[in-house]
Amino acid sequence: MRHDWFNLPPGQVVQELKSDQTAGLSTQQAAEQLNSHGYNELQEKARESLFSKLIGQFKDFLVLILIVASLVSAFLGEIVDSVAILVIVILNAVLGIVQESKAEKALAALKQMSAPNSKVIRDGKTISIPARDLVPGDLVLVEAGDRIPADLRILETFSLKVEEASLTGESVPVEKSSLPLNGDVALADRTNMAFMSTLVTYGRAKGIVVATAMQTEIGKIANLLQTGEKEITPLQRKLGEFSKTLGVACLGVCTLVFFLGIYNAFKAAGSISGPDVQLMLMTAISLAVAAIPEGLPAVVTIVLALGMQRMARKNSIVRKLHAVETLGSITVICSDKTGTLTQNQMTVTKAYANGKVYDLSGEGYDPSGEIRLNSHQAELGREQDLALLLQGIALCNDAKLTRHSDTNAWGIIGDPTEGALLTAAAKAGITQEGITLQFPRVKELPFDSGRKMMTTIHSFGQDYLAFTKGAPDILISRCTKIMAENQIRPLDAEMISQLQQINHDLAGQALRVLAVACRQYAQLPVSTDSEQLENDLVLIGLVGMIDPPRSEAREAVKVCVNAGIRPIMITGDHQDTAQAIALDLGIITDKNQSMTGKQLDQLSKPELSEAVKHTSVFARVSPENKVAIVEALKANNQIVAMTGDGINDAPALKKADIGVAMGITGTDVTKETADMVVTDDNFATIVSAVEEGRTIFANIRKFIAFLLSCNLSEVLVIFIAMLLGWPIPLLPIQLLWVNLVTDAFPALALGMEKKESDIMKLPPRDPSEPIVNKPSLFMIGLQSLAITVVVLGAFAYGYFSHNDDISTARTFAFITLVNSQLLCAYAARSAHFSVFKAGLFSNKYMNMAVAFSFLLMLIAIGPLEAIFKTQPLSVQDWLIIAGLSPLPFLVAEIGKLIYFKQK
Ligand SMILES: Nc1ncnc2c1ncn2[C@@H]1O[C@H](COP(=O)(O)OP(=O)(O)OP(=O)(O)O)[C@@H](O)[C@H]1O
Ligand SMILES: [Ca+2]
Repeated sequence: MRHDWFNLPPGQVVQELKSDQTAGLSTQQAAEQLNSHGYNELQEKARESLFSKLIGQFKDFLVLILIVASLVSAFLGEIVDSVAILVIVILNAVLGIVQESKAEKALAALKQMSAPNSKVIRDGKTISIPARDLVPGDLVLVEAGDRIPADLRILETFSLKVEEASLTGESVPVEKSSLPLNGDVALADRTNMAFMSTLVTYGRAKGIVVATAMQTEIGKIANLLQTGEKEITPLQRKLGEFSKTLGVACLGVCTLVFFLGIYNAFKAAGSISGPDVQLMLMTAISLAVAAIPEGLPAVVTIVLALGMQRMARKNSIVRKLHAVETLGSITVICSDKTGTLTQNQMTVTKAYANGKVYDLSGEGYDPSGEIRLNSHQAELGREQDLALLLQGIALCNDAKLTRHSDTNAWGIIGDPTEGALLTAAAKAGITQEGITLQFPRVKELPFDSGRKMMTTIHSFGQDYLAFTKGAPDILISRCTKIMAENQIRPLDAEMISQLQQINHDLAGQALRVLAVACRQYAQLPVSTDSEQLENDLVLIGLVGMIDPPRSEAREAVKVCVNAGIRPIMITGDHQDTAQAIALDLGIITDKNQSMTGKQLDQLSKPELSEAVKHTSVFARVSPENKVAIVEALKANNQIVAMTGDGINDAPALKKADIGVAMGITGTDVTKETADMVVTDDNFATIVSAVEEGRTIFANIRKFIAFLLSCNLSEVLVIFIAMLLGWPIPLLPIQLLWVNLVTDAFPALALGMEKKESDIMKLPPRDPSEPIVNKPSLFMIGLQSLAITVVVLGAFAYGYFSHNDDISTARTFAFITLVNSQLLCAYAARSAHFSVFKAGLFSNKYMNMAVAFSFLLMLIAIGPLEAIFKTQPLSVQDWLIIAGLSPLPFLVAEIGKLIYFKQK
């Protein structure tokens, strides 16, 4: 493959790559090329090996305690116990690896879903395909905010600027051209090439793919792409710390129990026997095993991963795992207006030129409407200023009107604002193709949301004619003249205020208003500076378009307010338009709750912090304003979600606690910086993601409380029996089994709980509140005490009713412990309502988990009786147990009732 593409003129490059300058490759050719070149993907570094994953599992402090416990058991000759512990450790490690890799796969699949697409021309049509499907010879269109998807030779450029820091280390963007270069030039100076993974910061261009995947310059240097580091969420970190503390505490208790046991034995017999020491050692060890919630980290990982998959099905793709938890704490959602709160389905309904307001009929992008003046159809021949206005909006336009080949439905490619303008012009018979042939575009200053306008310059006979369109309040100030009766007249103060009044009126009807201006040049200006080119203009007129609110947005705003979340609208649009829509949606109730970017600029930091407390609409904001707003909100201790689509929004998204990128209109760069991508660009989707985030966290909290109350009860049973001087109620192997059986399955099922009915009626979770909060602590204390009491009661009953037979008594304790914990899992299903409210058996995973666990217990006391050292029980014994086991569940339910009633 040659590499001197930059030496060749565009035509020759296209020819050598067997492509076509305008139609690109055919589908057939592309498929063949894909076969021989493979996917356009950089190879990733080999993933962690299975062995190192296994080692990773054994690094855990708690697992180390277990391994020591197994060794000690073996040393004591308790081979069954030693093997049992080892089996549990290995099972746990395998489970951990399986679940982790499942979670990893789920994450990778999600990443794939938000992987970038590229605009290519194939078979003469512009289509969007995944960047990995690009092949040499493909014609690619790139624009500001895109990552260059492969190595390109630039064929046509409109002010393209590319930042190549990832390749050359140079962070100042390079201006590109299509002209061939002479000789062998260094990478950084190949100004007619755009390289994979570099970033378009301005303008747009058409290029042809000359190299893909590992053949690209970045592929050659980087060789292997680092896979992302494993991300640990704040919750997982806290849990890690917590389990260390738990481990230390547990070692302490075990030591205490050991010496207490020895002391008891000594008191009873007056001396200490070997078997006594051995039993105490084994008890201490199994206590350690019992107190450790082994399954916890794995269950947390899998619940987070499953939650992310659920969210992806509802159009929110989480890119950073921490977002799942943070979503539940969100107190403010700052949202764009256009497309997020509104439908982004623009239709021009008003036009203003030469002092007259015209009405446009018709809907959507179908150009079969009419332009009327005072309910008569306007004749372009007579309304020349209107004609110029419509020509201007058709020329100064990068969108395309399209018609679906099967359904005949009209649609657009590109920006809906511009699509609406094309439709409006077409209603007067002005088609983009026709007018562009007549006045070809020779130069342009692309739109950016900072300037809020764009300019194109066209050949106009011997001369050049520039059209500028943009936000009226800004564009009018760049105008010195106005078009009226087909004449250029000076723009006086009275006219300006008249224009502003019209703008205000149209915007007040929730219309998005654009102004259009022109300027004639005798020679093509060389400057690309806005101050020079977009100045001293001749105003032609205004157009107003509707963009109806999304129907689901109103409901979502209500849900937010109930959930203690404040929705804030941040828009580049005019204040009057923004207010009208925000009032309609219920984001504000009074026009005073809004402010413009300009007003914001006047405020000091403390003033702004004060202002954001009651301002919920920010209009005509710049990307810098967005950053300032996030900072001010965070200074007020708010947890902020911020949406964005443009390249300039990236800093604000990074600043926010959760940056949300738009999936449809979002640029590659915003998506890369975002913590979450909303694939349907819909505000309501963000709100449902918050709901999902809250549910996931609530479920994690539930199973942590459940696991802890089980473990605590086991510790208490042993500990209190020791204090009372009783024989040990549960053997190590029994404890191990109880722990294994009751832990993981019901806990996982708790992680699958559906949302509770009040989940969006509570205030956002305080992120500084511990996972085990006060209500959790109360429930853990209550349940574990109740379980302890019934287990000790069952043990005592079994002991005295069966002639002091210790192994029958332990059988009683064992079965009662398992059953009461399984029943408590049902109580844990609802944090503060009675579980009967949601329906006792409404979680089918829980029913399955409990049935399975119960079966495993039957196996332990049946076929495995010899290993578990249990005794067969009579029907009467079983009835006693059946009477005792539900008590902790009832205590927990009554406890919830009392604890949460008084609140
Ligand atoms: N293609 C365009 N050409 C010229 N001017 C435009 C174009 N698109 C938008 N504008 C003007 O620039 C302003 C800001 O646009 P921008 O895209 O930054 O925000 P927006 O889409 O109006 O609102 P939001 O930030 O809520 O999405 C618009 O209100 C409009 O006046
Ligand atoms: Ca926008």
